[in-house]
Amino acid sequence: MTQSVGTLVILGASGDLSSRLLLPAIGQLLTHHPERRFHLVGSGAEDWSDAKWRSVVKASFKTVKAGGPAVEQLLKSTVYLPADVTKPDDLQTIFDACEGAPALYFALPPAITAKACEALGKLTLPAGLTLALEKPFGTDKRSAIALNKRLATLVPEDQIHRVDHFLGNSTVLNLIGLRFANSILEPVWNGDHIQSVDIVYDESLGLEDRARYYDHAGALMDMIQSHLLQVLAVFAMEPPSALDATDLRDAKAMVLRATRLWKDDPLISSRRARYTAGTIDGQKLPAYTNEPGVDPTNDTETLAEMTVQIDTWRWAGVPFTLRSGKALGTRRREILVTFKPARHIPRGLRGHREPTMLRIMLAPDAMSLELNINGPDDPHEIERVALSADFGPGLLLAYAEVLEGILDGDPSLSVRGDTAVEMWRIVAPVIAAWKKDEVPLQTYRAGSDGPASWKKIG
Ligand SMILES: NC(=O)C1=CN([C@@H]2O[C@H](COP(=O)(O)OP(=O)(O)OC[C@H]3O[C@@H](n4cnc5c(N)ncnc54)[C@H](OP(=O)(O)O)[C@@H]3O)[C@@H](O)[C@H]2O)C=CC1
Ligand SMILES: O=C1O[C@H](COP(=O)(O)O)[C@@H](O)[C@H](O)[C@H]1O
Repeated sequence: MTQSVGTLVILGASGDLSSRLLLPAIGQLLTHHPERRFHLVGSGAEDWSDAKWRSVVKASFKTVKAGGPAVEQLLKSTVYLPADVTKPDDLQTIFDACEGAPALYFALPPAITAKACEALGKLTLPAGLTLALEKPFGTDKRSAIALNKRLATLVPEDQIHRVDHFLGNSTVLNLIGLRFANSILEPVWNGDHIQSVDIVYDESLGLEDRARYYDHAGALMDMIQSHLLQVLAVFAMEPPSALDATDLRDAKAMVLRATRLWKDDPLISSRRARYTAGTIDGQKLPAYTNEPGVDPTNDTETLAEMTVQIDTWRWAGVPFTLRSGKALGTRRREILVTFKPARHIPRGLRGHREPTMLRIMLAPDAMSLELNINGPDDPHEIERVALSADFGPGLLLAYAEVLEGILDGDPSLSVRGDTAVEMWRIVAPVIAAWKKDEVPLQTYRAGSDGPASWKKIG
């Protein structure tokens, strides 16, 4: 550990991300690494006192049973500064309160983050400043390019962390280990052997009071444009030589540059839907359009699906389908690899003929390889078995892993500027077609598995 940050500042400290994910991650990190010391400053539009802020931090720490000397010290010293982060003077007040090199964590809606970066351009910035920006990075390709340009005038690229907490999940390392620490997988990890890949992140959670952000994002921008494309990049990348920021991010960038919409046709390669009222785990959920803060005329989708192709020797012809949605009956988070069917099954064998399937489950990570084998009774009858393994929960929460990278100045797990732009390029034709209503916005009952007419994945 070579911590380069002296003060971590959360901008948007009164928001959901801060209390539900960032603060627990800080608590967990300090509990596991009591030798770490840094100051924490919370800042938000709300006019909170230090006491109120400390009670929020304490409550968040409690959710992960955080404790120990580093936690106690941080709880005693942390302060809250009310600020409008779009105003340079307010940002200067925040810098004045920092000790050592500061890291600004933008837990803000993307439009406010962009304005705050403009405001930073009007200040003389402190030495060693780190900037950590939440997804979505910008709101489209053009704004992502503009934001990259602005950031480049503020600090060097390796002091910019474009956060994607799916890269903080041990998932990335688990995927890399599975692929490259076994000699049997890599030879079949290509279009000669793989028929299709599906990356599915179906959640049972509904809107959870996040209309302010989500009603302008929807499932495509919230999950597919960022998290699932990053998972795709790690799944499909060429073998990196080392796990450092350059090799890892170069390999991911190459995949994303080669990725485009399947047959360049949003009408056949994308689908969208929105939930109506229903019941999940015995709890009634209102229709999305009746959730507080939702504007039904925004036509926000809560379930999105997009199929892409990767134009490389390894992956040409293999459809990759990315799907994510909210308020679904079955919580399903997995990469499903469907292998090509066996070329010839000897006559005389009966029963299962489904292709071999590898399921890589995400957070908590696990895997299951579904194979056809001869049944225990009649050896002519082929049966289906699954060989399963757990990767374990991982030592740290995804956000704690993300924060470690930020505090130690290691951008390996953060999204590089060029790939942030590529991800917008990939989804742009879908967004354009949806805006023009060329792809119908369908409905599904909350608690169901999506519109009945959609073909089931796997
Ligand atoms: N929540 C989540 O589960 C996740 C969120 N994210 C990302 O995190 C970001 C924030 O999301 P979330 O926390 O849910 O959103 P919230 O709406 O809950 O919080 C946004 C925060 O920004 C503050 N804010 C808004 N405008 C200003 C301003 N001009 N000056 C200072 N503070 C301001 C708000 O203060 P106030 O309340 O006073 O207006 C609030 O604290 C988004 O980019 C989202 O994509 C990423 C992963 C998960
Ligand atoms: O970034 C986001 O991710 C969560 C899903 O991630 P998880 O780690 O909490 O499972 C999603 O619910 C949220 O809408 C999105 O903004």
